[in-house]
Amino acid sequence: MISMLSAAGAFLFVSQRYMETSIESHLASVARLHAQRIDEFMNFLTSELRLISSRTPLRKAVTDYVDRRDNAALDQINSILSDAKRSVSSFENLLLYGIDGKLITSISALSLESQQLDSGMRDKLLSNYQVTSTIIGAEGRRVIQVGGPMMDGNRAIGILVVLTSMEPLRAASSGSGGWVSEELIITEADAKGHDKAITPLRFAMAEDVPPLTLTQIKEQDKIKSDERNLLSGKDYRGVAVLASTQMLKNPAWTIMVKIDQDDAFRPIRDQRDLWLAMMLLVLVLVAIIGVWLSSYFTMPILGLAEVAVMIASGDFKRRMQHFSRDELGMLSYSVNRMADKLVDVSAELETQLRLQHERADRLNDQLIHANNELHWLSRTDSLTKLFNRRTLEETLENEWLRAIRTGHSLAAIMLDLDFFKSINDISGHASGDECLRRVGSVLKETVQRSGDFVARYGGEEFVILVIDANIEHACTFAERIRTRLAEEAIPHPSSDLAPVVTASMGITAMIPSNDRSPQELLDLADRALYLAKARGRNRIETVGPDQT
Ligand SMILES: Nc1nc2c(ncn2[C@@H]2O[C@H](COP(=O)(O)OP(=O)(O)OP(=O)(O)O)[C@@H](O)[C@H]2O)c(=O)[nH]1
Repeated sequence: MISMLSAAGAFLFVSQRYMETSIESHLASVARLHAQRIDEFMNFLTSELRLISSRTPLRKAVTDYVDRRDNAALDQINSILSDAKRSVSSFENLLLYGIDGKLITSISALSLESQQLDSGMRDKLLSNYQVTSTIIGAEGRRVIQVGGPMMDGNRAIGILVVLTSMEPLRAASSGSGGWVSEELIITEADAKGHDKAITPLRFAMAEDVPPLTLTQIKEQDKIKSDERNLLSGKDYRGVAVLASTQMLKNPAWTIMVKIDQDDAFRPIRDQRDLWLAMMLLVLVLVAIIGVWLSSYFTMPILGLAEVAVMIASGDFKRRMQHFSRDELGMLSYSVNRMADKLVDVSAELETQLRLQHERADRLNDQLIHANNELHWLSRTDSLTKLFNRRTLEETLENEWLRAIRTGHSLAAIMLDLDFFKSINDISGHASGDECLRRVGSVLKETVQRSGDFVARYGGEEFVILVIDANIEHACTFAERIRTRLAEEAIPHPSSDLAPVVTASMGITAMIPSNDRSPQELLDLADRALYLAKARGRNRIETVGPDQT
């Protein structure tokens, strides 16, 4: 857009410069044409005068009159000159002067000033044909004066002068270049060398307006072009004008054609105004098209992009609001459909995801449960549901360390059923299992009440850890177990001791220290159990740490 305006502006500038130059050249041509016409007119007058003065009868009559003052010759002169005046319509008067500058004869009535040529003019006219302007009559009318010598051989016999009206020049001064303000001004140097207008000024408002002189114009304005003799400045009205001048040699006149600058450059101004109006129109059209494009294309595309970005970022609620009946409208509709579909798919995925999560949670719970189960199974004995030997060893290790820290005593009861093998042998293995389960229940119940720990150590062998207890406390605890076992009265058909299941128990206790090991506690309990078995079973034996 900017480059288009720049190109148009450059074109306007070049075009305006071209028009300006054309106008100036046209003005110079008009000035040249005027100068040519005036020059031709002057040549015509001069050649007519030459023709008249070269006539033999006139020359003979003038010679006769000059030499003898012959009145008949004077009559003949008047007759010839009258004929000559009639032959050229623009001739106003024909005058014959003697070589001394005194008037010999005149065809028309004269004012007093024309009776005698001044010596300067006389000398000029004797030497060659001269064209000047002069003022005649009481009313001070300006006329063209063409004069030259009459020769008889090499002898000058007189000066023949013709006066012609300025009318042909006035006619020529009307506009011929086509400008309303066009004015032709002819100037001639006066006696002081100043250029004075010799044609009436076309726009002078009053007769006493001083005629504009070319010298004045040259002084106040700068010359624009030497070739076309162009001047610009203000004329006698104070109006800015553009002028072109041409110099004539004979007469020594300056032909100046001037036009008002306002008039001269009107086409340029009109073109510039038209260009500005067109540019304004183009700008308005571009703005309208821009707004139209923006509202019909850019805005919907930006809206589409925004909705697409929102959808891409996971916000499926945004929709296109405006639809046009074109490809963009179809695209907007499709984007909305796509968003609707995405909402459905998203909801479906969310449901499936939620179900998967729930399933995973359930599986996780089952896994945790199974792990707990496994952990429990790994720590317990499947038959009696008591802790197994590995758990006993871990618990003993922890309690041992804790007792080291607290300095409390730790006791262990090792319990073995008496003649258990015979239950298996006589009643069957299942009865043996049932016996073991019931013994386990008794032990668990007893230990749970005290907060101590019980585990199945081997086949029919059990270990009870009595926390913070010495041997006496452990014995009391063992007695309680023996009592509960007796109350349970688990049948034993083949025991040498009783009809019910009995147990032998070995007890030990010690204050744990870093120079002893937990295994020593179990070994001492085992030794006490061995003693109980050896001393008759169904009894409690103790072995202290100092009995090793
Ligand atoms: N039914 C059953 N029997 C078991 C289990 N574990 C070990 N036994 C049996 O327990 C019996 C242990 O017998 P022994 O070590 O000879 O001892 P006992 O018969 O109790 O004799 P004393 O201990 O000397 O009084 C063996 O016959 C084993 O087979 C079990 O889990 N179930």
